[in-house]
Amino acid sequence: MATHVFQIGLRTRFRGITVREGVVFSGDAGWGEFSPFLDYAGEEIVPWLQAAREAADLGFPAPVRDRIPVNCTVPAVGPQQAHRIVVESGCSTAKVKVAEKDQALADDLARVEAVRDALGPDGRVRIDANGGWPLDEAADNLRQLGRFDLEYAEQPVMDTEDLARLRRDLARRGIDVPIAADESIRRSGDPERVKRLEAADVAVLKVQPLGGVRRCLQLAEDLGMPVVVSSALETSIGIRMGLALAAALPELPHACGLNTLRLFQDDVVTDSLVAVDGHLPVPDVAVDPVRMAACSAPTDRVEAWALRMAEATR
Ligand SMILES: O=C(O)CCC(=O)C1=CC=C[C@@H](O)[C@@H]1C(=O)O
Ligand SMILES: [Mg+2]
Repeated sequence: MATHVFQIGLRTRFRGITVREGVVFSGDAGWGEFSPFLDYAGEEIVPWLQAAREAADLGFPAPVRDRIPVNCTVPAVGPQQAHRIVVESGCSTAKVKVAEKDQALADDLARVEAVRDALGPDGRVRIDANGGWPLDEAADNLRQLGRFDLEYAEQPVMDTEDLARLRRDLARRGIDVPIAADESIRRSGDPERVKRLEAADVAVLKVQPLGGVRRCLQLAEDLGMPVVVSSALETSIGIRMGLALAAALPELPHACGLNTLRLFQDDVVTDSLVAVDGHLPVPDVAVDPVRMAACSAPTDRVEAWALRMAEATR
């Protein structure tokens, strides 16, 4: 088994981080990635390692499609940069981060307006608040952002019960913005609560935090709602794990959030999984020894990741 700890800079701050770290390792079936964010620890990182092991040891279930539509991801940047990111991506769906700490709704409105302008009326715009809005502000924020015609709003509030309340409130007030659940599925410990409470219209599934492709396929069936596969901000090895899920799902009605290599300064494979014309293939990935060496983590971080692997082993 080859194991490599990587450290790769991001082009723009995303989710409060500027450097992405993790481990890629090989097994009988191929390569897997274990890269829980540093604010994940203990029990929460166990499924991340199970997902990486599934990829390396078992490989992936049979695909039903070989071309995956993807969105571009727009961090909480200014409107001009947001416009540029969308145009350069070649995607017709964009996901825009909103509700960033230290920013106001006016910043979100300006960013989403720029993205709508870049895509034109036929493009699709979704937003992701990462649970950042208080319940008593969320409906009004969505009413205002809704004028740019939103495909959906991902996790506008953090608590799953609040998400359900907000969804009812939007329906009552005639605000037509569907709700997607992300953190309510990957961090709540009870993904099916989203279904029981009728808290969302769309489920965002991420392979690493949810324990692997097969588990996600089962969860998608249990939830019985449309699924968007999204990345956990991974190298092409982790993105390939997400593509395996997107390729195997019986239905794939929305573009997937798997085009995040654009946010990275480097990668560990020869042909990075960056979308062309808004689509990604489902290819075999070959690690590149030179690129791997160029993004090797320093010794203290290699030791820290050995401890994290041990912590996640069950
Ligand atoms: O869905 C996308 O377009 C890209 C992935 C993405 O937005 C995320 C990846 C990793 C961590 C998260 O903060 C973030 C998300 O909340 O969906
Ligand atoms: Mg999200």
